Amino acid sequence: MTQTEIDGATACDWTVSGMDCGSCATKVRSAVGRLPGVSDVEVGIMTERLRLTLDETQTTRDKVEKTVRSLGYGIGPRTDAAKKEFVMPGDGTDTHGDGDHTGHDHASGTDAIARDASGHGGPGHVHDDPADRGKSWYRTGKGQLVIFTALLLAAAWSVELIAPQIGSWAFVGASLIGVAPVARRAVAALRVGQPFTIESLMTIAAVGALFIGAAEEAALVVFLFAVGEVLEGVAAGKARDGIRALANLVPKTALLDTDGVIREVPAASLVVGQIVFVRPGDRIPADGDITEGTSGIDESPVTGESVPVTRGPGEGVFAGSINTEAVLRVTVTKAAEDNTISRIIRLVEEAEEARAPTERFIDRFSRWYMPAIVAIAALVIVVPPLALGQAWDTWIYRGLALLLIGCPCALVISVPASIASAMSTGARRGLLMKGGAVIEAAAQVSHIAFDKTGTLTHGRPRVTDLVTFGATTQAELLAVAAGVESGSSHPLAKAILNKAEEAGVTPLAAADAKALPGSGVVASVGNALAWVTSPRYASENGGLDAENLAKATIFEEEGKTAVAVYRENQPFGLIAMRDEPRTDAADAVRQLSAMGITPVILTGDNPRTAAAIAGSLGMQFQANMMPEDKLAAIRTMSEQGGVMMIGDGINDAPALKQASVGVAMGSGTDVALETADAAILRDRVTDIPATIRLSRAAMANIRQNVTLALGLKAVFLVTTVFGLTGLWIAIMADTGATVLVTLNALRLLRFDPEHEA
Ligand SMILES: Nc1ncnc2c1ncn2[C@@H]1O[C@H](COP(=O)(O)OP(=O)(O)OP(=O)(O)O)[C@@H](O)[C@H]1O
Ligand SMILES: [Zn+2]
Repeated sequence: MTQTEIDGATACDWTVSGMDCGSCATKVRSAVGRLPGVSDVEVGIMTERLRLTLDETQTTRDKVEKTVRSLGYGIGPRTDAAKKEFVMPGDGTDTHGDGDHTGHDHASGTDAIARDASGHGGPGHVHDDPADRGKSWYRTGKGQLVIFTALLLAAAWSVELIAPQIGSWAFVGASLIGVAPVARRAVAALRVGQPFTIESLMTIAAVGALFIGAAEEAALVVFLFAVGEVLEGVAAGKARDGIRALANLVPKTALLDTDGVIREVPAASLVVGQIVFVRPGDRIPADGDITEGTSGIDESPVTGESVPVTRGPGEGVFAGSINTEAVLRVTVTKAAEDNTISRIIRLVEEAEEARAPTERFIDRFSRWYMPAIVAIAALVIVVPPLALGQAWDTWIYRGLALLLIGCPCALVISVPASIASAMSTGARRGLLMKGGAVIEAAAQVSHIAFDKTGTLTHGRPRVTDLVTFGATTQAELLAVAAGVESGSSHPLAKAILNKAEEAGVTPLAAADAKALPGSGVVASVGNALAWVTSPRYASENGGLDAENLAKATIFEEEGKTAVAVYRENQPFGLIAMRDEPRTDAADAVRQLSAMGITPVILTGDNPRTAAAIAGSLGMQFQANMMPEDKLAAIRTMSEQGGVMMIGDGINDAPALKQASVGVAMGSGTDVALETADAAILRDRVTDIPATIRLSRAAMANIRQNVTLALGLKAVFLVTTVFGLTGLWIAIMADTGATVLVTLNALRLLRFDPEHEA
């Protein structure tokens, strides 16, 4: 496992296999959590992950692993997702249809997750372990239990045929042998303080059935339980494929070019500065810059945008993208674990721990559900015979059947399975959400606040007009303005610097540049201060007279942004710039309105420019907003419901934090990923409605699952008490619900968030 020291305690990280239902995670969490010196336990069912902080003076890592194994799960050290090699071949990972990228992007079948070979596979070990992945079901631990119990059952039936007088004893034998591995797990769970597990209920029910002479049914229940476990494992495995598919997008090997000598090396071993050779059709093995060659790059694994973009020397490429046309040489700029795609995978993986409120509620609910069912079962067994003088056998039988529906598995798996599916569907399209909590909040948003520059517009304004005052020439105006702006990263600054370059004007040397947030920049140029600011600020500070302010106003009414350039008592002129709205912005706004969401522009720009742009997009706006005004506006909107804030993630971090969901958008991928709750990696405004559609679909899916799980339990609770259904139906209902719920969650993998409902 990977480890990091934190104040004497160690952060540990394992891969745990065989956790296919929600109560499995609970079992592991509380068993491990009871060990002394263990804290911050996080268990991910979808990611098969166990993380905790360990004080090794109190409990050894070995002890933790033993505890998990005693419960019947496999445990092994965890490796970074990007380096992880899955045994399962890359099924369904090819988002591009042609499926034959000549290259080396297939998962190697040999090195499975490294795990210590000791201590596995004891007789009580029925769950699969990491090595079971990708094996046919009948070769897994669970599969063998199915075969074993089936053989026992068949043997018992044969005995009954041949020698009917000892037939029932054969079933007793079959039940006892079949239930033994399950009982062993029940005892292990009991030892770590968990009396109520599906295994213990199962054991009591099977043994109890023997006592009331229902031996044949007991054997059948043991067999069906084993079948259910296999089915649950298959369903959970399918749900995990979504995440695994992402990891498979990173090639395992790279062609390293050392002074013209090309040799194949593991992609994980690449270091910054090395040059890799990428053939057409190959996936790019690392984030890097092209040093040689120009080719169409399909970046869909990272951004979801599958139309190839042409990239040439000096331009950056992402690991996992496909080189579609020509041979490239790429200089590695990031180590494997820092690659954008690795960070996306990590984000998707860790998201399971940011649990949705609904999920936390279900966890609390399921904690009392099982004991409550046990109590009801006890009452059902005891009360009718004692109070009403009914037959003990009948009511014991019904009570035992009740025990079998006491497992909250289906309920507890429902949320993580839906969330994991939704997250991987999103990730494939460049829609990243950091977990269930974000998905749940996004589904409930009523207002969306858009930053204007860089989100609704391209964020690349161009200078359209230069107005000079008095004796100033255009070149002078540009030289001063460009000088002042040379230290600024504001989009307007870039526009002015670009214009100066185009016009062949050298910016004047400037010093001590200072941003006036929401207003402009000031710097000393020559021996005096010079300003580039909004016309309003300029006119308030003596840099713009009324007549020229009116000129600026005209530009603004045309949807342009004007800035005034001046020195103390010396106005130079006006520069007007235009930032085009993104082509899909109007469509996105329409889609959002149709979904019942109110989109609003919050901008630091002036009301006239804002009105021109808002008007063309058909939305509301609030202008002249200082950064703190944006925060206040979001707070006000929050009073009417959830607010999503869309920004570029660079200069609006506080507003993104204030909103219930902060979404960073656009090519600022690097920053965007870390600063916000969600990120949109393509420059598409329509991905905002898509994100909300996906979130709503995920929450609807969760609601269906919870209803289904609880509904089935309720129905069988009643039919069992009234004696309409018996033991084996009860066990089928339990696993059936888990399988149905997981399969329903899988539908989200095929959900198309871009499609309007
Ligand atoms: N570097 C700068 N150069 C010139 N003017 C600036 C600069 N920075 C800010 N301003 C002026 O202040 C106004 C508000 O700037 P601010 O950065 O708050 O908003 P914005 O980023 O332009 O717009 P939005 O809030 O929609 O992203 C701008 O419209 C401009 O008039
Ligand atoms: Zn389970």
